[in-house]
Amino acid sequence: MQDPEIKRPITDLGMVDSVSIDDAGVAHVKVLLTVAGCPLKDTINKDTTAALEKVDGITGVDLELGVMSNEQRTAMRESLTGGQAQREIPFAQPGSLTKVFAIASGKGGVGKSSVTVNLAVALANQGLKVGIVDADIYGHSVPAMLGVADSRPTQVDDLIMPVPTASGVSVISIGMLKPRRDQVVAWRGPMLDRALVQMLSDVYWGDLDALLLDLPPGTGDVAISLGQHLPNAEIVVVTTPQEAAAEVAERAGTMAEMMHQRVVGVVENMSWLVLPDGSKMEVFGSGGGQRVADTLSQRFGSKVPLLGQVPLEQTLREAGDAGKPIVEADPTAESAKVLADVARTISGRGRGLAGMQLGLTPTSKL
Ligand SMILES: Nc1ncnc2c1ncn2[C@@H]1O[C@H](COP(=O)(O)OP(=O)(O)OP(=O)(O)O)[C@@H](O)[C@H]1O
Repeated sequence: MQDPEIKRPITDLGMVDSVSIDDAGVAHVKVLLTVAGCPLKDTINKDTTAALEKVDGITGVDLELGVMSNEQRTAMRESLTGGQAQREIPFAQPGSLTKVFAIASGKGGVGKSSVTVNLAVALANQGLKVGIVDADIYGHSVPAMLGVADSRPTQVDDLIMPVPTASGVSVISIGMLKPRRDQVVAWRGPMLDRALVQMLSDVYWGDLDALLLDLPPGTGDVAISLGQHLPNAEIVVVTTPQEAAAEVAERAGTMAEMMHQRVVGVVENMSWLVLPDGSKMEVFGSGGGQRVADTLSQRFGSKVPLLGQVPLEQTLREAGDAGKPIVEADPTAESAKVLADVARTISGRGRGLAGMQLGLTPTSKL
């Protein structure tokens, strides 16, 4: 049985304080929570009881929940971080196996957060361990789209646990780092940089296969920080058919150059609306995504593919509002199929590799 936040067996974490089985076959177990008022107390209770009930010969479960002492908590924290004061960003280490994707857009409201959560859940559905860092200082809509709008992360000493979601991905949002939720914070350069580093290095992510970052629209301080801290990130650009291609490509390209990162491809969102008679209405015009991809390809001298075109669908919006992304709520929806395909392409598990960039592409290092 794993801890829902740390995703390691509770026995490894020193959370099982005592176990005894009496003559009647009843298991008496004391489990220590990392912090009092642990938000996942009920899950731990339920999962532990269920795990014990499956054991042959166990006739009943008597579970007591306690709380770790300061010493026990520190010991657990040290075992998780290998005893180091955790200041390094694990994803920036040379041997890191985590693929990092930064989801960027030229302006707000184009569906960047929707694309981020759906790609993350689609990657998790492929069996990958996935985390999301919501660094969108203007929106932070990611937690709501994953049904954890009201969650605050559990903290074990100075180690922050990412918030687990029903969709299987873990999330940390810049909004969760504010002392009070209703507080308005004007995030500026150094503070923003500190928040980003905190979300990357003070959060116990464990071994992730993929980390997605929802960036604020446009270029700016977060992009600069990201370039310094995560030089191996790959950029996915989200645009609509309507946006001025040159402008989006200019911004995304400049950002990629600033960050020494490559653009893995373009996702066009809100491409069309399917009318009841089956015809497509191109509400926001057409061709924007392809134009951005072409402009970026020219700029970098290597192919930046259009990864997919996501139609406008009422169910996508409703699923986001309900906290269950469309790839999970209705995998048969056209938008869900396109987003699942994009996820396969960027993870390298695509059906075909046509249009995918493999290996290195030139960036500003040229
Ligand atoms: N393909 C789509 N079909 C229907 N609704 C969509 C689609 N894409 C996004 N939306 C809706 O549009 C709104 C804006 O989307 P979203 O929050 O993902 O954009 P964003 O670019 O992250 O915006 P911001 O950066 O301003 O938060 C949301 O209500 C979302 O549900």
